[in-house]
Amino acid sequence: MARYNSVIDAIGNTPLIRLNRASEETGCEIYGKAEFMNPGQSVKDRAGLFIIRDAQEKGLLEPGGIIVEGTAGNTGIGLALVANALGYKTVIVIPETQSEEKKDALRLMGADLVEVPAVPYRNPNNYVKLSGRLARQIALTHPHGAIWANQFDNVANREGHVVTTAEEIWHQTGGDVDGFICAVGTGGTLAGTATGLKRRSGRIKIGLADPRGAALFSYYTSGELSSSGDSITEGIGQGRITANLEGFTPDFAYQIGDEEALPVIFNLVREEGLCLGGSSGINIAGAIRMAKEMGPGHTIVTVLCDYGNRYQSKLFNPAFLKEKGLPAPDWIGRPTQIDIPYEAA
Ligand SMILES: Cc1ncc(COP(=O)(O)O)c(C=O)c1O
Repeated sequence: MARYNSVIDAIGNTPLIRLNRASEETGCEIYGKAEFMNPGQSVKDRAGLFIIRDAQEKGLLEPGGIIVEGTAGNTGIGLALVANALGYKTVIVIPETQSEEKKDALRLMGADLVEVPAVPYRNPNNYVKLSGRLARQIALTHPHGAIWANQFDNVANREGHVVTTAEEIWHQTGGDVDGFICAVGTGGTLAGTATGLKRRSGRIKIGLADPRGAALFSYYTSGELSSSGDSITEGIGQGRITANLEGFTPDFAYQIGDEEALPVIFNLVREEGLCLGGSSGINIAGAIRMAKEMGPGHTIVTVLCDYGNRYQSKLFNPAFLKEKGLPAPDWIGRPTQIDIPYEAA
């Protein structure tokens, strides 16, 4: 095992894990990049690191300065851990609807949390717009200044995936990779990894796995940004072309519903010991569709964005699933099945 000087050096270089049921079902080799193994337990540690490094290189961050961001949670956790390790502070604006587990992880890191109602991007009080205004206000008064991380339109996010995620996948597969697919929150992971892989080999196909309620599937298939339906997944589902998505076009696009993604998540827990968050379910369901379209014999990589414990109160909570009209697997919350008699000492 490697020896690191700081937790920051432990970001990235995550393993690829073969997804056995998905591979057998399609006759392809489907691998998941285990981003939940990053120190902040998600793919967004990479964005946090590259955004902060970029601000440092541009001379925008003073020691003790504040990093302000609007986030569904994971980017905030990544920013907070990198900021703590480098001597900065974080102020995180998060929609109230995001999981309590992610908010707790942010509190644990000592981030100052601003919880706001979830309203659409066109509303001036949307969490992203609000975080930008807050950053400007704090920058005026705080003795060490403040920056806005601006993950959606800050291309340091995408660039991080060009030089890390794509290169790792290329080397881990020995160049034997035919496809890459994932969902979009900011677009950093998809557009950055696509750019890096296409640079390595123009024959690698790129897929978008879009949850219901997002507008990108319609944009890339009909040219129009329009959406319908919704999803319980967090951190993904975009309604506009962010700066991170500019210049990017997928080869394949799929719209994936929760009823298709959730069984994938539940089966992985029981059959393969992998407990993942909802966006990973959208990604894997997308990889299965792409594998079926490309045909047997191909190697396809997707992203295991974060760990399931981040959504224990939602995705793995039968009452929550029932309220959303989604089926819960019978093993969650059931009483212990084996009655082992034992004698007290
Ligand atoms: C759980 C989860 N999955 C996927 C993503 C999407 O990644 P990206 O912002 O790189 O598109 C995010 C982003 O916040 C996330 O939190």
